[in-house]
Amino acid sequence: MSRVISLAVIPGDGIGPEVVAEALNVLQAATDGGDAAFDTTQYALGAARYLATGDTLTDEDLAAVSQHDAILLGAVGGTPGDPRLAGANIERGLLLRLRFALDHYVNLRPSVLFPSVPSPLADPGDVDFVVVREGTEGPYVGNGGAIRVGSANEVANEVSVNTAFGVERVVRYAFAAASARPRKKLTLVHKTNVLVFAGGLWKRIVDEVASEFPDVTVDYLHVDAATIFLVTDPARFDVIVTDNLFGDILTDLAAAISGGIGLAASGNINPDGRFPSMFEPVHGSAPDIAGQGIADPTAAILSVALMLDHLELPEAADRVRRAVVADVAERGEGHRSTSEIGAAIVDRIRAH
Ligand SMILES: NC(=O)C1=CN([C@@H]2O[C@H](COP(=O)(O)OP(=O)(O)OC[C@H]3O[C@@H](n4cnc5c(N)ncnc54)[C@H](O)[C@@H]3O)[C@@H](O)[C@H]2O)C=CC1
Ligand SMILES: CC(C)CC(=O)C(=O)O
Ligand SMILES: [Mg+2]
Repeated sequence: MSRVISLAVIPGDGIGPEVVAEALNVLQAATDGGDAAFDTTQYALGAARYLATGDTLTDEDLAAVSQHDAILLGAVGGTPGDPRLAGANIERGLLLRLRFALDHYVNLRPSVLFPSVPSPLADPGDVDFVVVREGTEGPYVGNGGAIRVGSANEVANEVSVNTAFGVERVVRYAFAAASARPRKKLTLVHKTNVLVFAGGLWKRIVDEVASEFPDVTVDYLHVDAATIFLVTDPARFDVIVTDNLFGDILTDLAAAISGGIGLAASGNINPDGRFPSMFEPVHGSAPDIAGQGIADPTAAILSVALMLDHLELPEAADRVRRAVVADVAERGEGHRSTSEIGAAIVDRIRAH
């Protein structure tokens, strides 16, 4: 009897539903006739839902989504600056609430420059690294406030929260990931020269955990220098571990050097397995191209591969990755639609 996996699907806003539709077709093709069947439930959450009902993520929504084995998300958020969304804060109230409530403390973002994929770098070398971004702490926790709002004397702060517990568990995960990779190298990225309290904690914990992983070479870069090396020498990276904000920024840059934001996948992982992990492209809802059928669904499709890895379905994950690698290798100058790319990847999977 086949294993039934219950999947919550949150297509979201903008290009989210467009890319998720293709990702689900690919999931179906990759798992057809296999040991696992996916039972999907769609949740209409996001900016569009907020505008229609005033709700972002209710306690009932959260309880329902939490019941599933995994979550696939497209992207949420409206056009930046849309006054109708001013009070909503969809990103914090929905996306970050899910990540925090489901304890997604590892935000896993691989960057691989697949063969024949153009990079803006003249000589990128062998780009194959993974960013392990902390997902539940840092400046994204909402520990801030403002006084005298709107006046010339306004003061606003947004405090980064870093706990020994939170840093240690993500650092330990990153070391284990580095140890399992051929190059066994871990780079801590922070800003210890200025952010001395948070940076000091990260550095100390990396040094402590390093003693348990003598096979892993440890490196450190300030985040500003890391942006230089991501462009001039990305091949120097293997596993990067960093905080929530730095990881957010570095992974858009990492996407840009390794084929573009349309190829960048991610997993919000709860390694303990107490809560469902959530898989999503690195990109947002891209309101500038939404509704035109031109978004690249590959990032969402590769997020399905990460989900299949996480669910211990490595053969299905490989089927997806092999089809994507073959598809991207043959992309020329011409532009295909979202559904043409999705269908081509499905056809490759079914042909094998
Ligand atoms: N995980 C999520 O749900 C995220 C949501 N957002 C939200 O998305 C909205 C738009 O944010 P932006 O800063 O514009 O970032 P974005 O990632 O949505 O778009 C940045 C640029 O990349 C392009 N792009 C993104 N995905 C693409 C794809 N699959 N194929 C081709 N081009 C693609 C867009 O057209 C745009 O020019 C905002 O409301 C933001 O808060 C942003 C990042 C992540
Ligand atoms: C909207 C943000 C909270 C999400 C984001 O940009 C990301 O996780 O990459
Ligand atoms: Mg981001």
